[in-house]
Amino acid sequence: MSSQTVTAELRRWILSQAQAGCRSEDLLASMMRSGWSEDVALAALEATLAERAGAAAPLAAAAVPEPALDGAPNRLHTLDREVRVLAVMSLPRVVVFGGLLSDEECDELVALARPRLARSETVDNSTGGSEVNAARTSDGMFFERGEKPLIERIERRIAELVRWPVERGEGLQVLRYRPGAQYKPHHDFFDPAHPGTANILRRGGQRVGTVVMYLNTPAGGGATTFPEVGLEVQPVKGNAVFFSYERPLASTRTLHGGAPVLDGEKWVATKWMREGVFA
Ligand SMILES: O=C(O)CCC(=O)C(=O)O
Ligand SMILES: [Fe+2]
Repeated sequence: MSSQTVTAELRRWILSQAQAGCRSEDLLASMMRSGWSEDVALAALEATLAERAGAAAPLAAAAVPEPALDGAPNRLHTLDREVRVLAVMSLPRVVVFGGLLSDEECDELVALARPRLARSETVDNSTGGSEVNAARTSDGMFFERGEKPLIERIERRIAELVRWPVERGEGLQVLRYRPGAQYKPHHDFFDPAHPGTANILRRGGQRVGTVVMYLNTPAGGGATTFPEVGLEVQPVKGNAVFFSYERPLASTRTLHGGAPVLDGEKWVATKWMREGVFA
């Protein structure tokens, strides 16, 4: 399949699907099902969508958060905590951290978030649960940035660790997965082909990085998976997985998900980082 080239017909098809609101990852999957090789399908998708976005050249790479890993350190020092570097990958850009949070910090985050999850459940029940998103079967809540001393401390630590200003971060999100719950593979950046994206980008621009922190160790299952590269990060209390994406494109290989929890609950806190100030 090395001699495939992008035809005008394929580009027209991509454009019409994108205009109809089809997501990039679904487009890629259907191209591959029709026999296009992944490399050619990705190149066609990116070139066509970049053109549609009005860019003469392919989308420019944004600056992204990135830990100071020169010299391959196995720990990084932040103002208030030493964090271990457990694994590093280049494509997708993934870094796994050990001990980003202490056990006590994890417990305190769960305790602060739990009552607010319970409240959102009540609201869901009163509407008959019609808004349930089958792709994400967890319960979630957001903290305001700097809302509590604990939140502020964690936000400062992450900012230092990945060298990205606190002001460019969204508020911390906490998710709870019960047994069987999962988060199907997705990208964290906003799909440039989606009609609602322009509006979202007005506040802080694109997402360029994610830190998912594990607040407990589930009894079974619940890995964070990167299915395109066969990577699974096991959820271990206090550890975290960081990944970045300099363009909102599938070629960053940052497609990821939360595998079904098989036993017990899984709690995570997610910090998303934006290109610009998220005010
Ligand atoms: O639960 C996980 O492991 C992944 C969470 C995630 O993808 C997200 O919060 O965007
Ligand atoms: Fe995600």
